[in-house]
Amino acid sequence: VPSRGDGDGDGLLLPTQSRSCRLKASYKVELAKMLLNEGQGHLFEHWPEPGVHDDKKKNFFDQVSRLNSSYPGGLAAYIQNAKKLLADSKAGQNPYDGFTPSVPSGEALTFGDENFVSLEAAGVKEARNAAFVLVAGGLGERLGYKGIKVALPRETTTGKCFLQHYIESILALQEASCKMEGECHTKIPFAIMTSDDTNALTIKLLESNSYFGMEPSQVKILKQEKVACLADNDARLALDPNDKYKIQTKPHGHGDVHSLLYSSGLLEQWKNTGRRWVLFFQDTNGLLFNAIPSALGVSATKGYNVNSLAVPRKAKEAIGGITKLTHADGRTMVINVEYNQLDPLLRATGHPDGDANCETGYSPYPGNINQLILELGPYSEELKKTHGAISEFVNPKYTDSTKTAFKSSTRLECMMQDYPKTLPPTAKVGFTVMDAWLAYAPVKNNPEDAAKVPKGNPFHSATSGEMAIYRANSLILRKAGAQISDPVVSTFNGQEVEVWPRVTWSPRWGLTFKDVKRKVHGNSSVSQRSVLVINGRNVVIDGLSLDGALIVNSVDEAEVKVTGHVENKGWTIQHVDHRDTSEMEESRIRGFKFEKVEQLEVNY
Ligand SMILES: O=c1ccn([C@@H]2O[C@H](COP(=O)(O)OP(=O)(O)O[C@H]3O[C@H](CO)[C@H](O)[C@H](O)[C@H]3O)[C@@H](O)[C@H]2O)c(=O)[nH]1
Repeated sequence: VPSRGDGDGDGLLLPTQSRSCRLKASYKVELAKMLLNEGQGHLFEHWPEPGVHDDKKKNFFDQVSRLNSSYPGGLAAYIQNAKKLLADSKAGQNPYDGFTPSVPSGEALTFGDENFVSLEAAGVKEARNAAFVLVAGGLGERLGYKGIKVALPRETTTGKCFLQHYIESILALQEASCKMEGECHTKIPFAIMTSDDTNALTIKLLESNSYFGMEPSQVKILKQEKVACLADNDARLALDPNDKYKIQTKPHGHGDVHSLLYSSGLLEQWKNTGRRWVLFFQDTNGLLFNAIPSALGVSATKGYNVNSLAVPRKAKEAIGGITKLTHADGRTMVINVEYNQLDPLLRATGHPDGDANCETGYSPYPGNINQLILELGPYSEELKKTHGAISEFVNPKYTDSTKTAFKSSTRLECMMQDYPKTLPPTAKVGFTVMDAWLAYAPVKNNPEDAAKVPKGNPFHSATSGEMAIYRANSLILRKAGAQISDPVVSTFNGQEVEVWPRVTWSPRWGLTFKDVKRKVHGNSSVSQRSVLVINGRNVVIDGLSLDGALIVNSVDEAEVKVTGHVENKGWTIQHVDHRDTSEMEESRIRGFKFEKVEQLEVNY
């Protein structure tokens, strides 16, 4: 048995016949020794003598080997980090001990003003030097949707899923950015972090849709591994309750993206091909690309090494608060304080109301939407030092106040927005705040939880996520001069939302506000019950009066002017109860579907 390990390994698992078997066996012995050194003898206690369950023992070591190689520093480092963090947690150590929070200042942008338009232009110019990274390894437990979240429709007027919209947006940026240069053949790289929970379905979605128009070689999939679960304060690894030869594992969090970008060699590759920026984003924010050009413009013009995108935050909203932390020793950093930690931090530092709104009706701390823009040069230098390891935390649920036992196994976790925590004070870390109507509408909560959100706070549901797209597009058209009717208020799945005209367009039509303004002339109007889909590049809306449903499809070569009065019965909105299992899950989670009664569809 390994506890008697003499370095040979013969008889440990399988009769070793060949040299490669011998090498494998000695590697297993090394792993076993490491586990024993780290106090993990219990993992072997129930092992029967050699010859019994050998296959299972082999699988056990295969798993240990995977856990060992996928964590910066290996499994021993994981166990040591866990021991320390568990001891801190037991001692009630506050990770922000010694730090005083205050409200940081960042770049506040106003949609459509001169500054915004010029930042968008600067951002589009830079886009050809960018690489995009989507973190999409999360299970989406709060939403409870059976599929992967990026396959959900971003809105159900066109039915295009999030992933399609993201890819089309990146391609539109690529095209627009290259055009500014005259001729260029840059392909913007796109990496997607998946996990065992999302990997196969993500690849299937891409392959069965021809990568939504992107070249397959532009897309890189990086699969994150789960980490070992911890059974107690001594960081003894937990065995799977259904298989005593398997260590129980759980997700480590989106912070894994940094070590994967490092270990895959992608960062170096990007650097060597002249990339300057890495833009990180999450699985379901249908408004995100409204904010990308200007935010990238901020990074480029301010020379930020790190730029986080933020929106005004409602107190208790489940998004972290961007906070300036000043240590008693004078150190300062601007960092996300996660939503579950902001309230205790504020209470512990002389703010008896904790996480509360101020006179503006919002928390004074801007809300982090986890869209990060990192300057590649300094980022890759930093990762050479850290190998992408990110500051971790542990969140055990103890059985009682003695904090000696856990209700269920726990694990270390990490978040991608904690990257700046290890940066030197000289690093240029900033953030950019924009209106939430323009930049942030995630789909995270199931209908029941969304309906319980405190009044006035955003629902973050499939209902609000879709309605936010129509509102943003309507407001953008208004700002461009079109007359867009006011919304009506309606309740779906217990959530009261504004229903604006269902206006959508493809990214190549309106990538920036300047594009939209160029294509929409002031004398146009859209009534509240209308549906307007613009699916093509060179479509100008001039003198249109729409009261019904109008769909315009055009190829790139077509120059289309949409004008005149269009009136038809249009599409009606049908309520769908989320408990009604006869309906599609995509409709149930949003609480409505469209009935396409009558429409005008034109193709050029
Ligand atoms: O192991 C994981 C866990 C999550 N994710 C991905 O990470 C993203 C974020 O996951 P969640 O939506 O579950 O994140 P939270 O709502 O807990 O919070 C995060 O997103 C918020 C904004 O949406 C705030 O910015 C907050 O501070 C930040 O931690 C998703 O795209 C998810 O797919 C992974 O790739 N791997």
